[in-house]
Amino acid sequence: MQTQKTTSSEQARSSLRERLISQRNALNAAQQQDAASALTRQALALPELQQARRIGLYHSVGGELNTAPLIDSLLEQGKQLALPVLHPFNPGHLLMLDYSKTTPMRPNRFAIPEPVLSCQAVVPLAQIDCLLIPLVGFDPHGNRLGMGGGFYDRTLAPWLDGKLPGLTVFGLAHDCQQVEQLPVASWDVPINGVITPGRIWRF
Ligand SMILES: Nc1nc2c(c(=O)[nH]1)N(C=O)[C@@H](CNc1ccc(C(=O)N[C@@H](CCC(=O)O)C(=O)O)cc1)CN2
Ligand SMILES: Nc1ncnc2c1ncn2[C@@H]1O[C@H](COP(=O)(O)OP(=O)(O)OP(=O)(O)O)[C@@H](O)[C@H]1O
Repeated sequence: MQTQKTTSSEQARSSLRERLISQRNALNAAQQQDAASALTRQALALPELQQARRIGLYHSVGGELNTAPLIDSLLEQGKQLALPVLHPFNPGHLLMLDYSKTTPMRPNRFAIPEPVLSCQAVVPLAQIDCLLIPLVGFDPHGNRLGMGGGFYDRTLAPWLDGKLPGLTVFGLAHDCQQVEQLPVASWDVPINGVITPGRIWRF
């Protein structure tokens, strides 16, 4: 019974993931550019980001909302940034690394550019004030659907356990990535909000 329930929920998540990825891949270059500008405006107006000293972000790929203009603006404001790398020893987890315009980058196994690993550059999550994360889908209850690797769920498990009280987590997404209700899994980490080009959602 349990297995059947899990399987149907996994199938629902996987077909929803496919639909939402095609939807964002269908946005044309002009729509993507407008979305990135609007998202940057929304994000820069967010008090949590204005007050943050250190911000965790990610390098976007494919149809994801382009984070490059936001990264540039935050660096210009003098914010300290950190980007994720796939954890070298802890499979399925992410490590955050200090990032500046001169940080050497290389593609990981998903072809996503990440900072070249260096121990001195590791930034513990406890030192990050606001973490902005990618998502494929979200609902108005704060549930998030990712690419299916469970990377952010695993990395943020200590946050869910209350071990990182100073951290605020927002997703970044196109407006078309919002759905009424996501099928929720036990390990899913609900986030504080989502920034889209059109609005800021708080949960
Ligand atoms: N920009 C970005 N960085 C990120 C994530 C993300 O979603 N976006 N991740 C979030 O956790 C992690 C990487 N997670 C990933 C998990 C699975 C696949 C994957 O299966 N890719 C398929 C293509 C999927 C498709 O486009 O249909 C592949 O490589 O074949 C990619 C990334 C860490 N960094
Ligand atoms: N805290 C955790 N501990 C162990 N396994 C986990 C944890 N969180 C997620 N997983 C595993 O990761 C797999 C993928 O999870 P899920 O489909 O929720 O990923 P996602 O949220 O879409 O991806 P991501 O967080 O990488 O964007 C699941 O099979 C699940 O068992």
